[in-house]
Amino acid sequence: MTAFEEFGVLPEIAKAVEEMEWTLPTDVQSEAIPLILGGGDVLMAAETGSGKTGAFCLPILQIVWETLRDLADGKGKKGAVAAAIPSWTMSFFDRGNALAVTPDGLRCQSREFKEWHGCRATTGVKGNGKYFFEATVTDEGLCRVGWSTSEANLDLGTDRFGFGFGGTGKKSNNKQFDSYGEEFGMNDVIGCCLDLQQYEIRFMKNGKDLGVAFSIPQNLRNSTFFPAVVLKNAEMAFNFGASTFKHGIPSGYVAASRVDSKNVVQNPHATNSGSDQGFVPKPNAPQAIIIEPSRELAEQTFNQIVKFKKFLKDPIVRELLLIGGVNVREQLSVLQEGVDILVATPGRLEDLIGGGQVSLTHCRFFVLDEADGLLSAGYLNMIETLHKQIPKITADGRRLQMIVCSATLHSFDVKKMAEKLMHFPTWVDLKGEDAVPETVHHVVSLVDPQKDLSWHNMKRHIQTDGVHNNDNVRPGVNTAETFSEAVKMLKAEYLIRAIDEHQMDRAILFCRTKLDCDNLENYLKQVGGQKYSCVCLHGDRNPNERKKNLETFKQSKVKFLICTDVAARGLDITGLPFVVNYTLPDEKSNYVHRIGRVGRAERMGLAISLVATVPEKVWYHGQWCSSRGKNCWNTKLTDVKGCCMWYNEKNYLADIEEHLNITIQQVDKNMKVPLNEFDGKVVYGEKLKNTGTGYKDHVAQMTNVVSRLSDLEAKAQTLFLKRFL
Ligand SMILES: Nc1ncnc2c1ncn2[C@@H]1O[C@H](COP(=O)(O)OP(=O)(O)OP(=O)(O)O)[C@@H](O)[C@H]1O
Repeated sequence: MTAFEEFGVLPEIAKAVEEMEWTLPTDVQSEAIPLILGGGDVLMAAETGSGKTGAFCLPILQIVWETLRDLADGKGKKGAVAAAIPSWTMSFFDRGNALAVTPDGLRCQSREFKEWHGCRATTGVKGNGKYFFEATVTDEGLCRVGWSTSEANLDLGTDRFGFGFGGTGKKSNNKQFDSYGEEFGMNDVIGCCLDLQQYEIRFMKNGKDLGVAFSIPQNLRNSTFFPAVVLKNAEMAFNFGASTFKHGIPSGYVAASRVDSKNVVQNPHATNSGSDQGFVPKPNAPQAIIIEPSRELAEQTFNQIVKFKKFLKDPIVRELLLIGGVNVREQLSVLQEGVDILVATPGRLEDLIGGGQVSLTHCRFFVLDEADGLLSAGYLNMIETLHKQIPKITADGRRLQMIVCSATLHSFDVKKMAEKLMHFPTWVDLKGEDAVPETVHHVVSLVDPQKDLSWHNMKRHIQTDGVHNNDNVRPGVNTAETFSEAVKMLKAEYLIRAIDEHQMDRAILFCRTKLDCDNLENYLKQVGGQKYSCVCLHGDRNPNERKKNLETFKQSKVKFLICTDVAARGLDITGLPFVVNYTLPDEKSNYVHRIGRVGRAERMGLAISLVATVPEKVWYHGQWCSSRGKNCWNTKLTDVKGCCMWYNEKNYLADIEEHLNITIQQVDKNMKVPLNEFDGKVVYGEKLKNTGTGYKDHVAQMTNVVSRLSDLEAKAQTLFLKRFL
């Protein structure tokens, strides 16, 4: 039995990861996989490169496959759910989106404390009988319970079709809230009496009759009435007659669930897929939706799922990559055939849900990868909107599971979102605040144009971004603008020096803007040919070029990938040895994400950041820039509606060091990394040798120590025994 099977992973999936040479689960996988298999919501924060993708993909794939298998075997919980769910329950579907119904359909809970969320029963009554059910307050909070027709809205009592009695002691109909009975709360039992002979509604509190609350108007006397409830951060349990009533049933009344079938009507709102009883698949209704911040990351996660499912047959799990820049018609045709797991970027997903091509009715896994990145990109509203539309209890009675992960979770926004959307989530927090994995050496090289005057007489230099085209910048004119232009010129030379010093054959080079990427690409090709072969990855390149360039780099057909932060998050390039921050990111957590592209899966990596000691004037095309930067030469500053700002890397470096609570080692302009305890053993891009990181190295390293110990043990025992001879 493999290590993965030991904590519940299917043998078929364990076999697939074994083929990927995943012998042992990483720490975050060991923690998160059992939790997700167990049905919980999970927030996971672990170092970059620690295996979070597998931590959520493996259990999701397993549960989706098991659901499909049970369905295929006819066990699809349809029978089981039908048996477990009596005919009279509260509906999984005719309810507010923040109200949960337990799998047995007999308890409703809403944790929303600002809004009311209601629910109606799957079945209602009509005719000329007297009908009764009980509702018990099982958790503090505000509630109203009673009867409503199918025309009523779910906020019981706020229209003329609903008749409620609330914990405040008031009765409610047609937005009228009038004094009626006594207040009620925790553990109180409310009897709801519908008399269609006298056309009256009355309530009981703990067996005490509170008198007639409503006379049913003429135009509703032939309607069907459904048990209904509306809650605000409260919970109620229902008994329609399947068990003994706590305070008996008033004489002449019949328990709702025992009403003659000719007077029983199914709730028309109570089904979503034609049946409230059980999980009936719909082709365009995936069971799992995984949202990734970038196309590359979505593709990477998608490809992992394809590998993980290799040995899963009968049934086959169907996955779809839903990203922009790809022909949507192909995606739509796959959707129509049927999709079980959707890996998507936000834009395209929102389009297809809005257009009805993707249905959320069967979603049981809602996954946000690189969650802080999604929120900082402004997708909170979209996430909340989608979450609201997803049933919180699936048709086969399981609760929606929300999985949130990232290398940095300790942002206020992520915590606030988790409290609002997740159901008692378990935090798998394996690293606390941001930290840089030990497998990453990261250093800083200061670029100081006031000390390094080599820019005065450069025979060749990089094409700069043009910010100072109208400034008088030249050696001898010691202005901020001149030093800023000098920084732009020097950085390219420092980069070349770093590449040569460390004989970099594979590195990601992070630039701040797309223009910087383009200029650097041109410069490296101009000065180095194949020696500095490179491709670009940023938003202005078309999707096919982005995909081709990433593959070209992954296949080591070029040495350098020049990109913006779009690729910082989550890209996994096996064995990447080097990263260079041509410019520091202004968002400190992006520093962790960027350098986390190296040092993954226990391989060593080196990250070098070029940090200007003087402010550099750079482009910043805010929302006021009509061309969004295209052919914009407005070099005024942003505070006067210009498109430039002064970028102070020294400040950003200080922020990063404070955030990580470390002082980052500095190297001189020759880029030599000072010797340290690892030296001599580190080949960047490979696992650390002879230091016990690999399991087998550990045994080899311990052998001579153990043999010396056993010799000592033998000597000690011999000496001890000689005392008695
Ligand atoms: N159990 C494992 N054993 C060996 N290698 C693994 C294991 N789990 C994941 N990996 C490898 O580790 C690398 C990083 O995995 P992954 O991309 O899931 O990390 P991550 O935590 O998602 O990183 P990031 O925070 O950058 O998104 C991948 O190459 C993956 O194949």
